[in-house]
Amino acid sequence: MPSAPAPPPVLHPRFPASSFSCPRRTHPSPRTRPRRLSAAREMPWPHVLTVAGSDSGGGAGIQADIKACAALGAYCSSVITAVTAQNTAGVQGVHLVPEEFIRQQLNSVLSDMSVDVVKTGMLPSAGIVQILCESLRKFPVKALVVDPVMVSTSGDALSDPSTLTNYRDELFSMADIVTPNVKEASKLLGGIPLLTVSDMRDAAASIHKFGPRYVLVKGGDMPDSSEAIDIFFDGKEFVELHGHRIKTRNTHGTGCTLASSIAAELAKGSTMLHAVRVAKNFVESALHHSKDLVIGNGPQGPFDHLFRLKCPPYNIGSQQMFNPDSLFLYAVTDSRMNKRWDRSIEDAVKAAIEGGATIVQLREKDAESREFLEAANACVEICKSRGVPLLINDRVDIALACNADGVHVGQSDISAREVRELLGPGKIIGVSCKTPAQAEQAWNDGADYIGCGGVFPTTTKANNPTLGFEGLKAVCLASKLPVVAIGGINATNAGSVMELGLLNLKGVAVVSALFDRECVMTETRGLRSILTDAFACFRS
Ligand SMILES: Nc1ncnc2c1ncn2[C@@H]1O[C@H](COP(=O)(O)OP(=O)(O)OP(=O)(O)O)[C@@H](O)[C@H]1O
Ligand SMILES: Cc1ncc(CO)c(N)n1
Ligand SMILES: [Mg+2]
Repeated sequence: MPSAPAPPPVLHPRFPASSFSCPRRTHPSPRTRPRRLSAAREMPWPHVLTVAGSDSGGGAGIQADIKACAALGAYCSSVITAVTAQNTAGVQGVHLVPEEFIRQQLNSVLSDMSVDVVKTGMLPSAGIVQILCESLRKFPVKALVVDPVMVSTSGDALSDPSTLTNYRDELFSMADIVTPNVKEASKLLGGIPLLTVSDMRDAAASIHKFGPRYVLVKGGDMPDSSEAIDIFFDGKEFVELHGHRIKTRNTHGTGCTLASSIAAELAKGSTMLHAVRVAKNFVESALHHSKDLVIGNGPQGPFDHLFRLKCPPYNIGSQQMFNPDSLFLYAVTDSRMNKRWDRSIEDAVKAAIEGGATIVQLREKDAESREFLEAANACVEICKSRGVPLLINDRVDIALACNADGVHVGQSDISAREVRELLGPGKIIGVSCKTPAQAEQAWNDGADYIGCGGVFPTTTKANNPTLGFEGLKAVCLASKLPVVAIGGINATNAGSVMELGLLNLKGVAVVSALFDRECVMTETRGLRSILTDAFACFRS
């Protein structure tokens, strides 16, 4: 029997019938476009663009990316590179989207929307990698997460071997992090076997030479053990990330989920190591909560990215490490003020925490070292017992001696890069920045946050130029790191700073308005409530 003629394609009425494409319309970036709403009313939404393939089974690829971003509070747009016929048994077919149509999707999203982070998954041909690189040069974003998807855990090939060269030579040098699994790491390095954690370290170091800022070699597919170990490498130091290995068949899409969770955390303002830790923890928790689900009949099932909806409280898997939200109300002590009000550093710190300070910095410009260390030791205990991070201004020696949570440095102190070398990867490092260039340098040096100011005139620092809101905005928009505003901030003006609605502005740092006052606790409490109201107002 002759087959029936194919029905005409159903086109959107606006599109010309001869083509599936509509003429390209570009829009100015929302950052340069006049705002329709007042800044205080515009609700920021961290934005990840995933450039990846569709998994018909719904567990990996684009589908995993969108679910992971949604679960972690980021918006996810998607450029689809390929459509796979895939289920819990493996990959039955791959259909590539035409390269020019991928370029068109990239243009549509990147020319219109303010994308914070691009995450890549399946890039099945060398041409697609090239097109992506061109688009990223045209529309730079804050961070690029490259999951070099080549082989699925089921062992099926997901990209043409010819893409290897483009990955290594073009895309990796633009990437902030690349996240190969052990099979992919082996392929990238010419097929060397990776059998041990030590092999994974060597592979991370070799892949780092291709140009990414960070490398994460994932150990999900390593032979049986009670732990799932990933290796993080920043070019100098390795961090072994240990997680519980969940005994389950439902591990399809762990890699895609991990990379898009990293992207979501970066879009929210996290530092890289923090983002990776949160992402790994998220995957582990999702696997744990989904371990007995049954979807499909094959050997590898999907898991539930939205498990948190079913099991409040919603903070499962939260970690005790640097959380940019802790910058919300940053109390900075001042020795002269303590002397003026006849209070010890310890009493000042206790009162600030009692009033609601979320992080504390000891800034003792003219204290004797021994006396300072004694006070710092006491403050470490006070802060630890109350779950508030304690940083030391400038004095790396004191921070090391009292095992503080980190150090804050200014532009004329030793550089964040040197502080990182001395303190190691697990400590918090903040840098005072007045310009976008300094913010960029802080990111390159491996800092965790920047302090930006003086926003208003201040008496605490002599000869300190005032940036105003415009200066603060310029630095926030350029900064890849979370920002805390500082300089002359008090109960009268703190609300207006938060109401600027800048996405990575996480809080305010205050000296005089807390410590040059009779009752530190009352002042801190008052300021905390003002900040909470202002924050709620711009989020609503
Ligand atoms: N059974 C498990 N229990 C806990 N964590 C796991 C398990 N399997 C994988 N992981 C973690 O999931 C993340 C992704 O690693 P994996 O090596 O599975 O990536 P992948 O092979 O690229 O994933 P896929 O191809 O299935 O999307 C890593 O952090 C890894 O440690
Ligand atoms: C579409 C797609 N992307 C990535 C992976 C890797 O898990 C997969 N299995 N399918
Ligand atoms: Mg895997």
